[in-house]
Amino acid sequence: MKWPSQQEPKRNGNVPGGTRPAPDKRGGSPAAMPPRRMWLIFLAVLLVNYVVARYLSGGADEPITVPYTVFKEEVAKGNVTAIYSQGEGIEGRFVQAVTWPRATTEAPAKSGAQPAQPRTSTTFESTLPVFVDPGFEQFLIDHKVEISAQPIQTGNWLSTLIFGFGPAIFIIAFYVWLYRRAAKQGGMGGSMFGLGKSKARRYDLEGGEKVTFEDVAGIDEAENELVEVVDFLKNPAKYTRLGGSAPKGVLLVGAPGTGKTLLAKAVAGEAGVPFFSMSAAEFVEMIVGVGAARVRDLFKQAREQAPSIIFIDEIDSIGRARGQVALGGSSEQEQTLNQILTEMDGFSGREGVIVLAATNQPDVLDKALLRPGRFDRRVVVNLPDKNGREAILKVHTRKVPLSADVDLADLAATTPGLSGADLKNVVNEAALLAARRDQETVGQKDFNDALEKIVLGPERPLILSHADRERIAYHEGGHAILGLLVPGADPVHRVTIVPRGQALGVTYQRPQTDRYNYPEAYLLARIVGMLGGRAAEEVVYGTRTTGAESDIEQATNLARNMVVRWGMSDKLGMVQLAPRQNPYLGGGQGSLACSEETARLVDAEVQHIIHGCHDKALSLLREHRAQLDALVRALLERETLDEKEILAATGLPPAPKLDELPTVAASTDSVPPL
Ligand SMILES: Nc1ncnc2c1ncn2[C@@H]1O[C@H](COP(=O)(O)OP(=O)(O)OP(=O)(O)O)[C@@H](O)[C@H]1O
Ligand SMILES: [Zn+2]
Repeated sequence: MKWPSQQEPKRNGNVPGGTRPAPDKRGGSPAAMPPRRMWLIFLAVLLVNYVVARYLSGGADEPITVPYTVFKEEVAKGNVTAIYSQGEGIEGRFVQAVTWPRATTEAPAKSGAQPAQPRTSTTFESTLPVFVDPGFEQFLIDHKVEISAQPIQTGNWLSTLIFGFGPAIFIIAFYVWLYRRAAKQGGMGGSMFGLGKSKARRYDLEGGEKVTFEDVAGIDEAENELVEVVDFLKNPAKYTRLGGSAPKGVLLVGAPGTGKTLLAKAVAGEAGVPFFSMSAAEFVEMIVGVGAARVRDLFKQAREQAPSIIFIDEIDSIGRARGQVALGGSSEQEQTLNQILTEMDGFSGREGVIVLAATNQPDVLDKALLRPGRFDRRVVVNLPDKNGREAILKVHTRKVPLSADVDLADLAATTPGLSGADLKNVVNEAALLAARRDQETVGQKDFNDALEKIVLGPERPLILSHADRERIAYHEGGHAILGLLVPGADPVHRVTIVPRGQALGVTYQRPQTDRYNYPEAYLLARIVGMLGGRAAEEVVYGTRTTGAESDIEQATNLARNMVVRWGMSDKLGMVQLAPRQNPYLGGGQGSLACSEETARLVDAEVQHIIHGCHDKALSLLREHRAQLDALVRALLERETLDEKEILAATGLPPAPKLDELPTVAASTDSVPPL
């Protein structure tokens, strides 16, 4: 049971990253032979091969083995044309086929041996006796037996061919056929022969809509940086005229879903050049060397069609600093990376091939990638601010019929932290909801519900007892009242006790403006609000439940960050005690070393902050018990209240803003965002 209250709609793992590049369409042509039929053909050919070989060899050509005496008899009859002898062995050819052993009972003289099956052949083998047979040579000459210098060919050339080379020829033919078949299908995806192919996608050939800068909104700085790249591709002469060379590589850095791929596509669309796109992870397969081959192929294709753009998504997956990768994949990954470096060095810079790459972990990239002449330009794609979000919503609602009540600016204000891909998803979800509700247009309520669904998950039809609902209402009421009372708190936007996803109730607060620098007083106000749910339960019931788990987690994180990252503890001062977080993904990398004593002090300071905020929450709620009760009554009646309804139910004014309070000293140094 969790009540993750005070949720600001923020990115979470559930938000799908928007559209992904379409799968390679060339892979499965309908003409492809079903694999079962292929194997049947394979078996049939093998069978034919076997039968033919059997037939040819079953004939008279397999030599028979005859005793020396029989051999001499046949010579005497003039039935031997030629012999070849090496050591004690003789082989030779009869004029007329001989059957041995003879059908008449003349079985092998030396008894005891199994009587062999009589066979007929024009060729034979025999063994010379160890004693010297004087006159043997003369005897052969007299009977016109040719003494051959070369082995007598047993069997004919065709059977030799089939026996000796047949299987090999057959296997080669089969592979050639497979290869041709794969080649005909073009994609080679999955075929063992396609391994070294790049599998790059060509958006411009896939009939997908052409993307232009019109489709990109809210990330103007990044867009402006890329305008020059487009111009270069259109008029290379303008830049190379004075001996300068073009940018070779541009690295797009930003959080997931901020539109890096979209920007790259827009550059290609605007310049009207071929666009080869590939995710770095696709380069690397199990087999070492494949990645490098794919890189080579990709660059070759791009060069052949220059001017063109190569886009490598998630380059961090191969561009990780060499020697830093987990055991196993490293050498393949290194080779692939080296190949990319080699290819980029190979450009003269006048070929008109520009490599765009995207990552959200620029800090792990191999320094060699960032050297001049490679990805020497870095374009940061930030999460959109409020105006940016509004612009992105406008782009994605271009084809959506909106009701008159829709306020995209308001929606943009409620969605800090959402990326372009998230916003696209909200619009899509709202359109689906409206369609399900049989509306002709999409209304503001559809947008709000879509947002809630995306951030928290679908509504959960839980049957709750009255007592449970009341407790949840007090918990949420506690968060909401404190949001109204604590100076500097974000305005309370919406409160609901409708269970959703993991949450049994939610209080939404939203900042008035996007914040990039957070004053200490604001952070404390947030912690007080987070602890308000549990505090209300304590004030009203005097008991505790598990429902505050997520509140506690968030409050602890925030308090800890105040101490270890932002130097807001007087005892510890401005000492960095935690590593910087990845600004695009969040989360630190390992921990800084500090003494055990300091670690203990950190814990004490975190507890000090939490205890102080908890006490404040308790005292404010005791003081405003009447307003809390009024809010809970309204919540139990209507389940969801918006900002106006909350103010009406409690009779409280919105919380004063921080900068309206002369007592709060908010540091406003301009420092990078949190
Ligand atoms: N700034 C934006 N303007 C308009 N649409 C956007 C914007 N950012 C994202 N989108 C929408 O979201 C979709 C997904 O974004 P995109 O794939 O470009 O993000 P990304 O930054 O490449 O993400 P990732 O890092 O996950 O690969 C885009 O196709 C587009 O429809
Ligand atoms: Zn809560």
